[in-house]
Amino acid sequence: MSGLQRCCWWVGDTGGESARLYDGLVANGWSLVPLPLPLADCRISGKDECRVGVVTLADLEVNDLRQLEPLMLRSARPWIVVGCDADLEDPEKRRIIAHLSHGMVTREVDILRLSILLEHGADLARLQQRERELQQTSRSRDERDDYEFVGTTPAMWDLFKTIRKVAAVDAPVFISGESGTGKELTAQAIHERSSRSYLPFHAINCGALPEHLIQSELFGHEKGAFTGASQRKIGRFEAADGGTLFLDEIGDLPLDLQVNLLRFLETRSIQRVGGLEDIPVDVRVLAATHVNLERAVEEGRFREDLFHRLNVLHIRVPALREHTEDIEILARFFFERFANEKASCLKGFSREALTVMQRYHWPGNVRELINRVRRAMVMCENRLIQPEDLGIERRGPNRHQVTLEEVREAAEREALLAALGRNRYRVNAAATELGVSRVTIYRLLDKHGISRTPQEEASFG
Ligand SMILES: Nc1ncnc2c1ncn2[C@@H]1O[C@H](COP(=O)(O)OP(=O)(O)OP(=O)(O)O)[C@@H](O)[C@H]1O
Repeated sequence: MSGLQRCCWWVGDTGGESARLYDGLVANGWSLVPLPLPLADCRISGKDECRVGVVTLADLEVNDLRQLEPLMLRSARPWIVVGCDADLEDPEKRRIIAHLSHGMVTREVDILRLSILLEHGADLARLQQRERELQQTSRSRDERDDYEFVGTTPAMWDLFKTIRKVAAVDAPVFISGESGTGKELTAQAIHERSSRSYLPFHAINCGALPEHLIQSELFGHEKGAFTGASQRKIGRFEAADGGTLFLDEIGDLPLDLQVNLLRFLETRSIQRVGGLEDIPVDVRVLAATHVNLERAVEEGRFREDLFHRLNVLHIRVPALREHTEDIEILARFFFERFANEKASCLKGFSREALTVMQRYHWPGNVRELINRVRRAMVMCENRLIQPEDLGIERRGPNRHQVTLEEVREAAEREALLAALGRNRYRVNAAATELGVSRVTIYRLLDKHGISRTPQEEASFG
């Protein structure tokens, strides 16, 4: 085993009753890295050289014991616990031993045996690391396969380009776009391209959880914090330490939790529900919404200061009807993906089916396309999928009707271009003329794919 693999964190005393183990491991060729107590101030991450850790429970104060669980999770490495039978009587310690450790030994353990256990843990960590690297290599072979993103139009290439840019920095990103356009996929792609890629990516839908649960889900809780809190729970922030947290439907976050999120973005630390301790957490926040967050700010439902904190970098994911040339390639991609669910005689899409898909408005965007293709593959009784299999009305080329929404969109674009033209592209003046805020003008520029001035482009915000 190489020197690097014989590097091990040490949590506990290095002298006193622990000296025999500490000195014994050093004598066996282990390079021990003692982590300073109190553990609350200790910063480690999965990037560190140590592949394994040892903790002597008897040397820890209650406060350190509390910090042990997040530390072990954050390290993403196997830990050997030095304890005794009495530790198993304590629910806190029992949980650490049973759920988080690679094994427990007593202080009297034979050094050779402990060394073998550590080697075993280090081997496991090496295999896990290799697995993560292999996954990453295979993902980066083809840029499009990177995040299973499909798209060959300028709109999608712009999106891929922006993803690469924002992945290279560590600021929060705000992702907007209609439902089903690929906002979560975008967030995953940013994470996978970032330096945090081998640490966790956690996604949480702020609108899907009842108000009373979301705080504890995000920030965790202490034992006894409320009725039913029989154990301490680590929240998503702590679980994602070192990695990325994707907050979907951020507009649904209750106002009091918006304060907590703002506090995290300002201090980089959280407090568990029922806890008083500030716990430092290193997480990159990506947030998304399909609703108009500026309007929510105007109506007092979303804090303006939080909006600006989250909106440091902004990505708008285009609606499917804005890149209709991708519809066929997406449809074929999902046809192949669900190929094992189709009848063997089914060969693909009829020309008519492709035409109606091209003309359809796709209110549910790519998610709707996936569902319609999948349904059609089951329903189709011919060799080729027909419009009725997709559940889309068949229309002749001359009977394509323009929806009210399309008329509105076209009028909005025209008014925007006209106001910008009249005001020589000065955003403030155009905003005053149209009676909207500057932020709204920027949003509309994004929405309609209208270029900004070169300086504004560079700040991508
Ligand atoms: N360009 C794309 N290529 C391949 N798959 C895509 C693409 N865009 C979206 N998808 C797929 O469409 C589905 C919906 O995407 P996703 O969940 O990211 O959308 P969303 O915008 O986050 O939706 P919501 O607003 O409802 O949360 C997912 O299965 C995703 O993998």
